[in-house]
Amino acid sequence: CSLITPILFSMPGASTGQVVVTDHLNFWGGCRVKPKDGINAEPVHEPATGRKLCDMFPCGKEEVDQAIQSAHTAYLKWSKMAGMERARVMLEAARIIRERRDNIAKLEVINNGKSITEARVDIDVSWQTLEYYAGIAGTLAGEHIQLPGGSFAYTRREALGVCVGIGAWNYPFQIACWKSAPALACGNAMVFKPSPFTAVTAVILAEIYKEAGVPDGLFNVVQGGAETGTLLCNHPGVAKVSFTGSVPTGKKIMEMSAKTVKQVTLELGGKSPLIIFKDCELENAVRGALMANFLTQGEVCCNGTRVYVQREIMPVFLEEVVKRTKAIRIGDPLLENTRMGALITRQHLDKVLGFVSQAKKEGAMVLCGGEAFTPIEPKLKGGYYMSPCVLDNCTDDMTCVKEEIFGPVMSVMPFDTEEEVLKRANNTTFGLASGVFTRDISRAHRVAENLQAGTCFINNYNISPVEVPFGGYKQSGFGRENGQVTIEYYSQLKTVVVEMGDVDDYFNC
Ligand SMILES: NC(=O)c1ccc[n+]([C@@H]2O[C@H](COP(=O)([O-])OP(=O)(O)OC[C@H]3O[C@@H](n4cnc5c(N)ncnc54)[C@H](O)[C@@H]3O)[C@@H](O)[C@H]2O)c1
Ligand SMILES: C[N+](C)(C)CCCC=O
Repeated sequence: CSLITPILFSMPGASTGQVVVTDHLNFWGGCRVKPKDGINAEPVHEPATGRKLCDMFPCGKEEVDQAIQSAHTAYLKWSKMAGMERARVMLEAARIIRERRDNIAKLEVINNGKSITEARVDIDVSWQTLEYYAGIAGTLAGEHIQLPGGSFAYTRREALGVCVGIGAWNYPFQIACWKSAPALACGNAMVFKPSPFTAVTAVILAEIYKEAGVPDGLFNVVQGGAETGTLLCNHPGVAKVSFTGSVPTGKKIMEMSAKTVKQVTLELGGKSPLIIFKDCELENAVRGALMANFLTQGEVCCNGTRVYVQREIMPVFLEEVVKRTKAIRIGDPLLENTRMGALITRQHLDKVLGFVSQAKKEGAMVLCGGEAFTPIEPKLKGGYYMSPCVLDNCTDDMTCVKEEIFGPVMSVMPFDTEEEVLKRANNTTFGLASGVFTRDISRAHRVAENLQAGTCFINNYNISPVEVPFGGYKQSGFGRENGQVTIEYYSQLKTVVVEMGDVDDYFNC
């Protein structure tokens, strides 16, 4: 099998509307694998143009079995290597990703629709994730516990086995790295299933791991949607499932995994509050509100889409936020000055626009955007663009304030007191993230303590370096990605008890 995909070599000059992917997108046993039947093709589109980018062939039972078998074989080798040996291979993979960063970012843009400037950051975060967990791999250790009479016990931190990663479409390559890096650092193997909408870049990560020197089968990619995901979650050869996606799918993953008591990490959706107090530094708060709502066309799980603004500063906040939202450059995501690209699919665009219509019906006022957008350039006319939207006059009971929209729609609401806004902010079944802007340091930490969410950003939003744990409270999930703590979610502790004396003659005294 060929190591480096031809796509990577043909990419440098590529522009929107040009790339066609014909390579096989499955990968196991150290090779790209041709789909078994070549039937049931599902088209994958380029969001920027609406043009078909490639066909995705969902894997069936036989293919999933092969991928898991191949992962198991690799796990037996990889888990016996020293942490430092694993670290060297992972550092080499990080180096290759860094070297090919621009081409991987381009392909991510072509498959996902986000702007190239954002995609480059995603790829940087990806290699940093590998570097970070490579650094931890050599430090994995147990403890020694002294017992009476010279006896002792020790603990060993061991791998789980074959882990499954199931990804969403908003950060395709980065999600594959957030899952595989800690898994591999701990000695596990992984079978990864990307979203069927973004089938293209995970296999590049598989090739890079191979090139860096992992055993064949250590990181595998199976394509498909719900059916393939179900086969993975029900498979008896899988020890753990790490899932990123919606709450309803997360519940199904948990149910399926329960049948064989698989460990589960769930990174699910959100409807996060962003609280802006009147003593904030307004310029930063406005920038923060844009960061909290419009990255990746608003398709970000931890977005702060419920923006609570203290009543006294509401007029000036709205004026600034609307001015800057209107100035966001929408269009060809591969152009350097574009700041908002295309949404993932036509169907998703219609769903997001439907939320805006519903908001209007329920009494919200559209201050800007919320409409389908057609760029002037002819090749972009079939793309899935919309203008970023700010909604005023929102109330806590409106659909746009209660449900995750997963698009560029910010709902703004006034509040009067800290106590009131905390109660309203926490009145949700989600708990992924939250944010607060204030100059009052005591208030900032008090609010952070009282917000029911896995992350609270103080005086910024959507900053998530790999060193910092990321994950949800309540129905936004459990388990964590990133940070040292994630090692706990990809390993298990074995206790070894050692007797240095004689065994008690307890039954024959
Ligand atoms: N917390 C996080 O880190 C995080 C990050 C990104 C996205 N998300 C959430 O993901 C959602 C958007 O992503 P999506 O539309 O891809 O979500 P989704 O739940 O529809 O799909 C996610 C993945 O699950 C697979 N899948 C679907 N049904 C399945 C089943 N029955 N069994 C196994 N796998 C199945 C899909 O093919 C896809 O790969 C949003 O709710 C967003 O908030 C969360
Ligand atoms: C990198 N962000 C912006 C924090 C997003 C993390 C993944 C959520 O969708």
